Amino acid sequence: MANSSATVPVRKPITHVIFDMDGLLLDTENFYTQVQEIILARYNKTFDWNLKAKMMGKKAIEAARVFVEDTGISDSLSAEQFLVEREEMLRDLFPSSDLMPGASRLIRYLHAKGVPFGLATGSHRRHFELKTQKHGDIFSLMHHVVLGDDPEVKQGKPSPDIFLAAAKRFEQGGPVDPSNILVFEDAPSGVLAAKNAGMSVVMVPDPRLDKSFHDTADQVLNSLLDFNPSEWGLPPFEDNRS
Ligand SMILES: O=P(O)(O)OC[C@H](O)CO
Ligand SMILES: [Mg+2]
Repeated sequence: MANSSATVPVRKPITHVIFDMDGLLLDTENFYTQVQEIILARYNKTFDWNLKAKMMGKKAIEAARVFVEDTGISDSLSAEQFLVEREEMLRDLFPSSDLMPGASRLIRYLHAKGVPFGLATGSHRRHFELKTQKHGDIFSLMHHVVLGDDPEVKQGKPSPDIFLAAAKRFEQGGPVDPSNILVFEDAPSGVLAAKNAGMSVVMVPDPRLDKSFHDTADQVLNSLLDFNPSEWGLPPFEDNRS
C-alpha cells in the first residue's frame, strides 16, 4: 500500500507573501482581453489564449510589442500606437475593477496574523490608481507596492526584478530569504519571475490558460478560496471559506 505521507510535498515555511494584482487580486484581465479583441477585429484577426498567455503579467510596452509582432500587424500599428489606442477604453473600464473571489479574505487573514505582505504588479502607477480606487481598504494593508514603472524594475516579468525589489522592501527587520517568500500569481510570466527570484509560487490560473503552464508553479489552485495556510507553515484560517 502506498505511503500517503510520501505524496505530501515538503514546503519551505513562509514568513512573507507577495501578491500579483491583475487576474489574481483584481478581475482586470478580462478588460485587457475585451479591448484587444476590439483592436484586432479591425484587422480581421482574432485574439486567442496563446497570445493572451504571452502578454499577461508583462509591463505595458513589453506586452504591446508581443501583441503587434505575434499578430503580424506591426507594419500598420506600432507597439506605442497600440498603447495609445487601448488607453481610452481601459481608462473607462478600470474604475469598475472587482476583487477576485477570496482576495479580501486572504489579505485580511494575513493582516490579522501579522504576516507581512506586499504587491508586485506589472501595472504602472496611473493604471494601479484607477484599478484600486474602489479597494483602498484592501490595498492600504500592503506593507509596500512595487509597480511596473518603478525605477528598480528594469525588466518586466519573467525577469525576477520586480519580486527581488519587493523582497528588499520588507527588510527593515533584516534580510528576507527569497525561499521563505510565497508569491501568488495568475500569469505564466509571473510564475516564472517568482521562480527566477528563488521564491515559492501558488498559481491561480484562468481555466482557459493551457495546463502546460501549470508545471512551473509549486501549487495550482482554482481559487484563492482554496488556499490552505497550514500547508505553508502559516496559521489556519479561522473562518469557513466565505
Ligand atoms: O498581473 P500583473 O498585476 O503583474 O499586471 C500586469 C499587466 O498590467 C496586466 O497583465
Ligand atoms: Mg497577473
